[in-house]
Amino acid sequence: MHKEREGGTPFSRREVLKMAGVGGLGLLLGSVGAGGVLAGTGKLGSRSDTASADAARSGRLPFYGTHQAGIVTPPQNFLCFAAFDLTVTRGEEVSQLFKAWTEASAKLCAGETVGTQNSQTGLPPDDTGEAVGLNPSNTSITFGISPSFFDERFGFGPKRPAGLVDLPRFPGDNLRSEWCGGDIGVQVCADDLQVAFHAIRNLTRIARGKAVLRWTQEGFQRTAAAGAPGETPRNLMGFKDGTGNPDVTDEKLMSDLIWTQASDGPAWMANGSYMAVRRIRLRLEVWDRSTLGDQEATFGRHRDSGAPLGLKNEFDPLPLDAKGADGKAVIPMTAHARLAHSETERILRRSYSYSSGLDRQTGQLDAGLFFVSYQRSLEKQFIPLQMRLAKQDKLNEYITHVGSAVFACFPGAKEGRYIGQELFEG
Ligand SMILES: C=CC1=C(C)c2cc3[nH]c(cc4nc(cc5[nH]c(cc1n2)c(C)c5CCC(=O)O)C(CCC(=O)O)=C4C)c(C)c3C=C
Ligand SMILES: [Fe+2]
Repeated sequence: MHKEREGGTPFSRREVLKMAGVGGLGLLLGSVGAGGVLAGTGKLGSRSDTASADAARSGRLPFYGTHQAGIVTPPQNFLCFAAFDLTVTRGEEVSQLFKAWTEASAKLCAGETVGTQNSQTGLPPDDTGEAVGLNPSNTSITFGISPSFFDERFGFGPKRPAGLVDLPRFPGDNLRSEWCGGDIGVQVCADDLQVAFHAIRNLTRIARGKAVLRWTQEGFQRTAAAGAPGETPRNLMGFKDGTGNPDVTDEKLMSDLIWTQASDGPAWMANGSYMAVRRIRLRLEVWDRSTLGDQEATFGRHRDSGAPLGLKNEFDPLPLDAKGADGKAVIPMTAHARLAHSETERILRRSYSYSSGLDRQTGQLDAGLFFVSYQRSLEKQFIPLQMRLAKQDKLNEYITHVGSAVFACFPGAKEGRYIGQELFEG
């Protein structure tokens, strides 16, 4: 069997299937195993085509770059988030973990299987196999480390960024320890849930003996298959969510609002970003009994169009000074959009809906918003913004914050280097 094209380009998964004379994934796995077909190609484990046209079609995002993917990347359909606790005692073991994770993540984002040991029948395969035959699905993997990462265990304390602060307690917080904290946060997003799950599962396996899962959360938004491509997705309250986000194609704006700058310090965080995550439970049963008028007053926007109250178009600026015939503000003073709107505290939201079955105690849905935001500064952006919302927002009648974590997300890694190298070796 030919192993590679001249020039070293590996054969595509489709070509390999043709050469193997099998037509389906079941056959491929059942008769020879993916590793068996690909063994000896020198590119063992290519899950899908590598030619650039195919890469574009199959949705492959580069893992390496100045910034980590998954921040200004257009949101994919699914999220698998995992918070890990480290179980090692030496800093060197932590850097080894990030080396291994970087190597695996580059493969996962390229749609390849992880590891090298996938074809020996006498050994457990390195890759768990459920993404064999699936394309990269625009997978992005974003790594961050939390304040606890810098405690006394590894000696990283002096390298802790001043900007990586613990969040204060916000009024109304009802945080549960099972959805809070963790030394390391890993955000995997992809246009396929099985592909995203596969990435988290394999990163977890690679971490064995070094880190354990503390909590996980899956999230979703409508898929391209459901239609409305390009439109702002709706949250589970039925409202378009994301309209007021800053323009991620505006590099100057992103440098001002999202990317940590060298001048912010420390040097290893330049081109990174701070991530805030909040698991926010929605009281959907109560919401569903409220009138459309009340719902729209809660957000300060129309439900169907997403336009500010009194206006027609989704992207019309919020008329914060407009008064109705009764002399009252058209956008109520307690409306979420009014209170969240700010020139100086702008953040980039990248949230997903979640549904985690039934709350057995209440018989109500455990569903809500897994809120994720990126910002250059937690202290200047997320914290004052959330403090204002927690105190005044009409939306608080319908939501409870039950989980919380913050992470300093590393800058991206150049090919040949690994995520966090500037911190570990700097
Ligand atoms: C601390 C920040 C924020 C939290 C927490 C938050 C929770 C939350 N938001 C919605 C739904 C909507 N939010 C909308 C706008 C909006 N929200 C925030 C911040 C937080 N939201 C900001 C910065 C903005 C943009 C304000 C602006 O400048 O216009 C909207 C309106 C549409 C939009 O702009 O996206 C909706 C809808 C829920 C359901 C929720 C918690 C469960
Ligand atoms: Fe919001």
